[in-house]
Amino acid sequence: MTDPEKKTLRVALLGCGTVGREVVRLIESQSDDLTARVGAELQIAGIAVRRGGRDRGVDPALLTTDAHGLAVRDDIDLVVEVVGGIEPARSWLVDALKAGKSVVSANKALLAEDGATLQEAAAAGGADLYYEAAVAGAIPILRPLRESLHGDRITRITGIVNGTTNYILSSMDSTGAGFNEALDEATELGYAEADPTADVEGFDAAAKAAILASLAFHTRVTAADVHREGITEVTAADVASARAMGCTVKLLCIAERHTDADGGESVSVRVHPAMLPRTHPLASVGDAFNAVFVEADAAGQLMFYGRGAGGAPTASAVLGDLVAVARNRLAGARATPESPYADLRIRPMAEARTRYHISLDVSDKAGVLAEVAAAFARQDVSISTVRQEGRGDDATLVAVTHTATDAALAATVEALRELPIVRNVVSVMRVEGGESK
Ligand SMILES: NC(=O)c1ccc[n+]([C@@H]2O[C@H](COP(=O)([O-])OP(=O)(O)OC[C@H]3O[C@@H](n4cnc5c(N)ncnc54)[C@H](O)[C@@H]3O)[C@@H](O)[C@H]2O)c1
Ligand SMILES: N[C@@H](CCO)C(=O)O
Ligand code: NA
Repeated sequence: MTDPEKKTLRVALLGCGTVGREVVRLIESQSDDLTARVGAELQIAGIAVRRGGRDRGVDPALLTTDAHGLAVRDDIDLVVEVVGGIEPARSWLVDALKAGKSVVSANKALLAEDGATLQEAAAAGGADLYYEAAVAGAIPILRPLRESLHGDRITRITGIVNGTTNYILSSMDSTGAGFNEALDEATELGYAEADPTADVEGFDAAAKAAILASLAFHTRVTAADVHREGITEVTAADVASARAMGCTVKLLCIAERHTDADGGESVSVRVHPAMLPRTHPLASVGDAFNAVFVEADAAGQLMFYGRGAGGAPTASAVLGDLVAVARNRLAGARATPESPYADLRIRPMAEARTRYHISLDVSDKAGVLAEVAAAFARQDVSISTVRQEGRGDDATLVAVTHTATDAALAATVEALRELPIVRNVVSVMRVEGGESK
């Protein structure tokens, strides 16, 4: 147990990359203010790195390649993990928490895959586990969900939670660039990772969606429960088509609470590109910015906006958590643990209700429209608007549906592909934010 008279709290920093370096800089440059705010000095007692020998601008005497040994060391009070990945980070943090050290982590992959194991270890050790940096970087969103909105009933969260993909889609929208061109641009500007797979395939956003849904709905959602589609198939034609109907394309994470036919409740969580009306508050979130739109029964609509990526913004969230766990430690207190008491069923994507935008290359002949409309009707999918672009061999038919189950919409698209008068299904994209479900 921490000595209540102790006026120094010793911090183990695991990882000294983009975020870790900024954590060190902020702790050192704001040392006096942090001491005043916490009521004790926050002292970095050790920094775990993968390989020694490189100049990281930190005191070399603090460096160690034994992250586990540092995390469980007797003199350590608080552990900050900014390495990432599932293992070995999970083992380090479980052992640190069980040993009573409070943990601050930015590791969304780990929290989304196996947050339950970390929570159990925190309970066993009587320690805190905070991870504001894991979702939407600098934007305070987890603490508002965990604390400020705890008296309300959240019904839906819609977010742009990946900076890299938002940069790519914003660039495709404003310059008409193709996906690969925009990705090259994002890489050049240092937004995309050397391997951007987790970003462009939606894994990063899906992990964040699972964390948001778990906190918002007091239930357990893991990354595997999230329906995920990335943005690699989004074409310049999709973006132009969205523009023509007053929309923009965004990679959205959508977590919703539903009432089932038997009166029970369930949640659906999905990440996919979608067309969003330009009048929607999330449509104006450009560049590499993030935003999270929360809808709650009593509060109504709330929007959280800011920088979701980058060393300094992410370190800001880490420091906020560090101050919180340090204060708890001094007070001999522990934050109220998360409780997944609601234990809600996860709705499969097939049951989700969405709208589709479908663009078809068709033969421009009498009766085409009737055949296409019949294919929608057979699946009980109602068309909201339909327009034809071009004539003769170049005719494109663009249909936007009303809300229907994803299964019915997918079956409609399959049926359209089979129609001899449909030469090609050019683009299929969900449309969000316009019509109540
Ligand atoms: N960079 C961002 O914008 C951002 C935003 C939010 C959350 N995060 C999360 O923060 C964490 C760190 O991200 P980053 O961008 O700083 O990554 P990074 O790759 O720049 O840094 C990670 C560091 O961990 C080190 N490391 C790897 N294995 C190690 C080991 N066994 N022992 C000690 N050190 C080891 C690496 O050498 C590297 O320096 C990740 O979980 C990431 O998802 C990053
Ligand atoms: N690669 C992530 C970093 C922040 O989690 C992004 O682009 O949003
Ligand atoms: Na955050």
